Amino acid sequence: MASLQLHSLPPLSSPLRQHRRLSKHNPTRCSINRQALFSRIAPVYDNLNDLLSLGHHRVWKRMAVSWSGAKEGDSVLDVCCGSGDLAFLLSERVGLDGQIIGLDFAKEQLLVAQSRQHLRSKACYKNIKWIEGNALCLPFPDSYFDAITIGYGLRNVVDIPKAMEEMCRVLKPGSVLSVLDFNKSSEPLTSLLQEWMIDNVVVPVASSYGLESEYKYLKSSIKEFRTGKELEKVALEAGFCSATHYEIGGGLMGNLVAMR
Ligand SMILES: C/C(=C\Cc1cc(O)c2ccccc2c1O)CCC[C@H](C)CCC[C@H](C)CCCC(C)C
Ligand SMILES: C[S@@+](CC[C@H](N)C(=O)[O-])C[C@H]1O[C@@H](n2cnc3c(N)ncnc32)[C@H](O)[C@@H]1O
Repeated sequence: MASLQLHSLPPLSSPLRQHRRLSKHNPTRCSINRQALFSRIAPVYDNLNDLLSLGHHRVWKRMAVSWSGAKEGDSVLDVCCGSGDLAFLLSERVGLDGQIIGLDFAKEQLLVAQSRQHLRSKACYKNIKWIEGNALCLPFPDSYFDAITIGYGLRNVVDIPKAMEEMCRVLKPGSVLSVLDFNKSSEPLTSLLQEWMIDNVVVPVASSYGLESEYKYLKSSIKEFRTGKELEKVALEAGFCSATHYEIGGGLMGNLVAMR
């Protein structure tokens, strides 16, 4: 049965706390801004991903799901699920005996995910539940999931090590976390190409939808992100026993595979 459970988001959703914490460089304020940004882009997010990546994002998402090792009957968590692309792919892998949970803090993204679920006819999609929650405080017990994916999400959380620790905590020992995201390349040419594409293709296209600043954020978020080697280190420090980062999409994207 499809469900959108409205988990309370402790510090983010209280206006009083929001007001008290509105100082410069405040992670809570930053997180609220990002939550609002992803809610604003929700209506066009899927179409723009298809358009801007010329459909390639679907291939990268399939690779991320494959790397997660998810199999028939598994319980899998898709953190920062957005409109649900990875959750739908995972759902096909685990089948009706499995269970997928898609978690995100932007309600509008989850509503898009839920309506896509209703429009799709495959029986397996009934195994997906959507939960409104925070990647920094996952509402699940320790050692609960057989696999976890996070696609284009880790770069957007305000505390990457904390999110890694949380995902490690709720993953069963021996299970895998698969992290798909833009690659913060150490190759100057790749970074230049990435920046050129964002400045000259992504932002102008997004501007025509009235979303210029939302997509300008993409460039700074990649700059402030971690390189593949740094991500491997964060994963090991968070408690994973192995971590390998693979460059994909000509080095524009990356996928970290970490085993608990
Ligand atoms: C998958 C894409 C975007 C996801 C995305 C992630 C975010 O963190 C956001 C934050 C704020 C707003 C929006 C987003 C967001 O949409 C689309 C990526 C497009 C890229 C610019 C890549 C372009 C790739 C080429 C067209 C194909 C390259 C082929 C390759 C050489 C094999
Ligand atoms: C770029 S979208 C990726 C969506 C989807 N995974 C995909 O690959 O298309 C990033 C998502 O991360 C979510 N997000 C960012 N920080 C979060 C947090 N702390 N907790 C939960 N979701 C978060 C946003 O709401 C947004 O839906």
